[in-house]
Amino acid sequence: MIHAASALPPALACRGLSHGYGQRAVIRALDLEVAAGEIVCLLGPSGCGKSTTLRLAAGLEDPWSGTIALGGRPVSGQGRSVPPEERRIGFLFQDFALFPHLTVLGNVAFGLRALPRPARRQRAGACLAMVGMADYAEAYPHTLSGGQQQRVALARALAPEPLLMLLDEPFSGLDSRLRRRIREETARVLRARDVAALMVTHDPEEALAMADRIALMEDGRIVQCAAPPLLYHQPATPFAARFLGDVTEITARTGADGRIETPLGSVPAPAGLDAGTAALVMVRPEAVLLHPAETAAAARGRVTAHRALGRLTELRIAIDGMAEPVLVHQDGDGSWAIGDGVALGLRSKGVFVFAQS
Ligand SMILES: Nc1ncnc2c1ncn2[C@@H]1O[C@H](COP(=O)(O)OP(=O)(O)OP(=O)(O)O)[C@@H](O)[C@H]1O
Repeated sequence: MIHAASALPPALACRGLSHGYGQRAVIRALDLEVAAGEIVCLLGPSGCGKSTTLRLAAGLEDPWSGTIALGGRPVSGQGRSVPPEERRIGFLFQDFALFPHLTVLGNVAFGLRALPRPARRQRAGACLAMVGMADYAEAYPHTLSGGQQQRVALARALAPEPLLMLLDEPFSGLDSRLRRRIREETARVLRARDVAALMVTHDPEEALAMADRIALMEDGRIVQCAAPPLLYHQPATPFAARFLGDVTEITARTGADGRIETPLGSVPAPAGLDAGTAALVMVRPEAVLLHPAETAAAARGRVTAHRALGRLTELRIAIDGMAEPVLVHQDGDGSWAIGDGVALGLRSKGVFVFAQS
């Protein structure tokens, strides 16, 4: 649940953050906000500065410049440097390392030393129940599976009731099926507890599945911050379009009629792309319509590759005038075989046009 903007200050507000290592800047004038109760995924390629942003929010590093506030309380910048243990943040990292010499209950109770013993056990027990691990309270970590250990780590991080959870690639050590289940459970628990979270991932599918908003990072900056469907369907830059999913790329020029002719058909040029301007047209695989070869359509091609993706079939279609085959996703097992002739058209949704840089 995301609280009304006016009700509570943001769980995290970073303003104009810059940071680096040695002389090298890796975070550049970064603005980022996580509302109370919101799950934001920090998504981007390796080395773009995601973990550094998390470390700054955690107080493990002091920024070169800029400010950080947690729940409306300034914690970094302007001479402040509140240490990590006083920030009311919870951590969940890939190498979540439970304490091997403590029981599951002992692990969860560890961060609750300020509470009297009975209250500590009660809160720890309630947190274990929340992640479905109440029956394992007296077990030791080495007897648990990876997924169970991850659940205990989540309970341990949530027990002290943090204002903000910081998660750094927390599921990357799990196999794909388990990973999906634990990810859904984690999102459910965070939402049920109304805990805000900032989660680092380089996996677009993970961010699309978990986030209320995705902050897409490139080279130390947030290039777009939006709800998952918006980021996928209205990327602000070619980088964002490529990072969120497959695209076929076509370069062409805007015509005098304000349209761009491509081998797949004509698309309207957006404002600012005047006649003669070089354009980059990017087409998502699901934006291509396939028809029987004899249909009157904008383009004709031939199927060169065919791959079952479970719910979808991925096809590559060679078209005259295009260097690379067009990537197409069809629902179901597809009615096309390699070598088939097809007619093609474009939907408007899933086609993005940018000025060619
Ligand atoms: N302690 C450090 N000392 C020097 N350089 C560092 C240090 N930590 C990170 N870097 C560099 O800063 C840049 C950003 O690193 P960061 O770990 O924040 O990126 P990331 O987006 O989380 O990448 P990844 O997904 O690979 O972890 C990288 O080029 C990295 O090599």
